[in-house]
Amino acid sequence: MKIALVGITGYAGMQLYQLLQNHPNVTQINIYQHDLSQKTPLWQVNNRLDHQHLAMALPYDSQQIMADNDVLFLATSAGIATQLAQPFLDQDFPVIDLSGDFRLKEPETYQKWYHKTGPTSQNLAHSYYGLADLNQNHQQHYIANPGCYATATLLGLAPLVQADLIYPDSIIVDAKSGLSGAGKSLSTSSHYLRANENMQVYKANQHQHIPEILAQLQAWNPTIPHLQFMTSLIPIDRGIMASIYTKVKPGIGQADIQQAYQKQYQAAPFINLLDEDLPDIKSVVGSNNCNIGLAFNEKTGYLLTVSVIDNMLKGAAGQAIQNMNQFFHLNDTSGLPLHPNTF
Ligand SMILES: NC(=O)C1=CN([C@@H]2O[C@H](COP(=O)(O)OP(=O)(O)OC[C@H]3O[C@@H](n4cnc5c(N)ncnc54)[C@H](OP(=O)(O)O)[C@@H]3O)[C@@H](O)[C@H]2O)C=CC1
Ligand SMILES: CC(=O)N[C@@H](CCC(=O)OP(=O)(O)O)C(=O)O
Repeated sequence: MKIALVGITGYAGMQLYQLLQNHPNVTQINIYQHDLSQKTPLWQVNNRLDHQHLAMALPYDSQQIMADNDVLFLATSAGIATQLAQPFLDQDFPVIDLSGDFRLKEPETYQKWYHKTGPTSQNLAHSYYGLADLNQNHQQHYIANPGCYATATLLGLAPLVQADLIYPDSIIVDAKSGLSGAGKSLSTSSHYLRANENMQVYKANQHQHIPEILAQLQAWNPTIPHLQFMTSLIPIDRGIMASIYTKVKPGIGQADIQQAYQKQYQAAPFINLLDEDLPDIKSVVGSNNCNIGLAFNEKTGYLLTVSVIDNMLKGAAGQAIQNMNQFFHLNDTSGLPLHPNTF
């Protein structure tokens, strides 16, 4: 299979490149770079690659991409896929878009949460929300890879929401991310002096993943009215922990909850249910896994679900490869790491 990749100078694009190089079904990776006018050694484009790296980067050209490849990955900043998508949509060429541009169904919602103009509703109608561990068997050629926080949160909530086990208005998510989630551009909050040995709550009630989480929850269970969602930056390279609090409906006990999670994820190769043994971030870093643990307080009726992922893998490049595997009817786990870096 021949792969086109745009965005190798970013964190997610580089992670994708590393995964694709080890994918058993990938025969060629063509890198396209927006600011090149001629073929250029890849190590000159991304200085994280050493000078022995022989691959070349090519100038961006949509027609050439479609002529020479089977699928395109867009690992580009918010707003760029909106500008690049049209020729691929016109020709039904498969695209896996890691940005948030095509995840929402209404242009006004994108404008409100991303503060920029996104795709038209006609174009949005062609995209598919690729939450790979749960949404499958679709026909669309444009796959919107979910956001990192959204992935951890939705995988943690799905069994509760789908089986209607919780009060619909009781969802509170307190999520924390490492710095790679913010991409390569430096900001005041990601400056070493501010981030190191610190924890910062940010985008309170304004995080751009709120609408995509809510849309998916409501697709599963229309009674969910809203959710309370908070994000914090913690001084680690990679990883997300979503601590999800929900109030369980009367008559539902620990065994019912565990059963719902087991039923949901019995055939999901990347989801590990730890039940009452709560997961930590290092248990998934380096893998495409999502580890989920539960703590039910029978006195208060509140359930804590802890969902952890590696934001660069399950939260970005790993899930994107999983979406490619599903689209081309390959094994779900092909080319994807199932074991974390550390134990
Ligand atoms: N990091 C993460 O954990 C996650 C990221 N995402 C999303 O994935 C996307 C990539 O993320 P990340 O790698 O972290 O971001 P980075 O900021 O690290 O990289 C952004 C990439 O977009 C490229 N780019 C910018 N402008 C253009 C343009 N006009 N045409 C083509 N390419 C362009 C940049 O190229 P150059 O620098 O050469 O201009 C760079 O390669 C983002 O939309 C992000 O929100 C999603 C889930 C998780
Ligand atoms: C730590 C950190 O800053 N994380 C980013 C997540 C980036 C992301 O996934 O954004 P998209 O929705 O555009 O894909 C954030 O909170 O905005």
